[in-house]
Amino acid sequence: MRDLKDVRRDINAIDHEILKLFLKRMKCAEEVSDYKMEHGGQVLVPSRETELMNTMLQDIPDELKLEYSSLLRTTTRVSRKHQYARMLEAEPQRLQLDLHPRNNDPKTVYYGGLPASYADIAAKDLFPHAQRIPQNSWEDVFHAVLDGKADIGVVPVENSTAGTVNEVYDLLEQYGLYITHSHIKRIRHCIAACKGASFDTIKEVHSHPQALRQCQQYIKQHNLTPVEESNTAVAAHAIAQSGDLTRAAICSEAAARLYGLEILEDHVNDADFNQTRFIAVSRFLSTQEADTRVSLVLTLPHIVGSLYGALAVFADYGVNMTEIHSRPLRDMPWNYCFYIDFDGNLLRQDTRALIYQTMQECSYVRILGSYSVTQDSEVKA
Ligand SMILES: O=C(O)C(=O)C[C@]1(C(=O)O)C=C[C@@H](O)C=C1
Repeated sequence: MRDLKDVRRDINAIDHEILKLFLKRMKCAEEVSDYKMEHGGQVLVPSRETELMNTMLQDIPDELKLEYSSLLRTTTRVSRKHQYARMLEAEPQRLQLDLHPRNNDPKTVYYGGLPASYADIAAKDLFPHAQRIPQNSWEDVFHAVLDGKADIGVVPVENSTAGTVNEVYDLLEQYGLYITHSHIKRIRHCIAACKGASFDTIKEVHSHPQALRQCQQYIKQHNLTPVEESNTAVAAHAIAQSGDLTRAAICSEAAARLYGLEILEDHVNDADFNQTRFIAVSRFLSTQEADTRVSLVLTLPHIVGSLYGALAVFADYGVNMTEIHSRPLRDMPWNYCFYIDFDGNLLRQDTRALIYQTMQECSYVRILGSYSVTQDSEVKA
């Protein structure tokens, strides 16, 4: 057996050889991209990649076929990356984004629920000068923004305990709106009921399903029956109106106070670290220098490795992906779209090249927005 040092010396020498060949191959990719710019043609040519793979695999022992396939797939993928970046630099019009100036000071902001709902509080944090208008549902918020009645809508997208708010993601796609801001709020639920109620009288606890989920253990321990309402502030308001001592609401402290309920216990969420991320949505895709995050939705062909290939492109750009989740496609059973958030800025060349490559190689891509993420002071603490 050879000494490890000797083997590593050989590995170093081989890697230098591979590096020289890699540089040569990238030069070829540049020539190919110049040719395609002049004569037309897609960067991605699946038939050529298959032909190359089949030819090369003939010369590889069986036990290394999969290893070599991975290497060749990575080589052709970075060759494409190099070509896309070069083409976009030479011809920036290849990626046309309909960018609008950011509205950071909207007149009207619509949100779901009633005053003192968490979305209302988030909307106030984001847009302190705007008139905040409550709506019965998230869909009404999307409708008002699409109609132009509202400049901006504020809705929750994700909770650190209960997870993604799927309905909002579905609405984003359905209404074709864009994210302009993102704001994380610490959520401290309280349990509140009418004057005279106590833990001896209350039997039911009313709230939004997400809030009930965030207090699941507490509700079980206190032997309460959860009852779903459209919103936490709606629950508080309804209980105040009913005067019923057998019912309590899970809501914000502000909602309990606004609707004249007494707080039986504060901070009843199961996890101390309970935060919700809200987004502001608008009819227009906008960007500004300070933006740090981009969101997009994409669909992929139903073939082996397509998700891996799409995600690998993000890694190739050294981009930090901050969120990914899938949703089923309504009209195509067992097919999914993927929602992806990543650190980037639509004005930056690398972000633009990444988006360009993704748009060229996925069946469908829509940019959902460019924005920065703010947090309330309690999240920072
Ligand atoms: O041959 C081409 O058309 C290329 O663009 C080169 C190359 C490669 O790197 O081998 C890259 C992308 C294509 O999908 C196929 C092959």
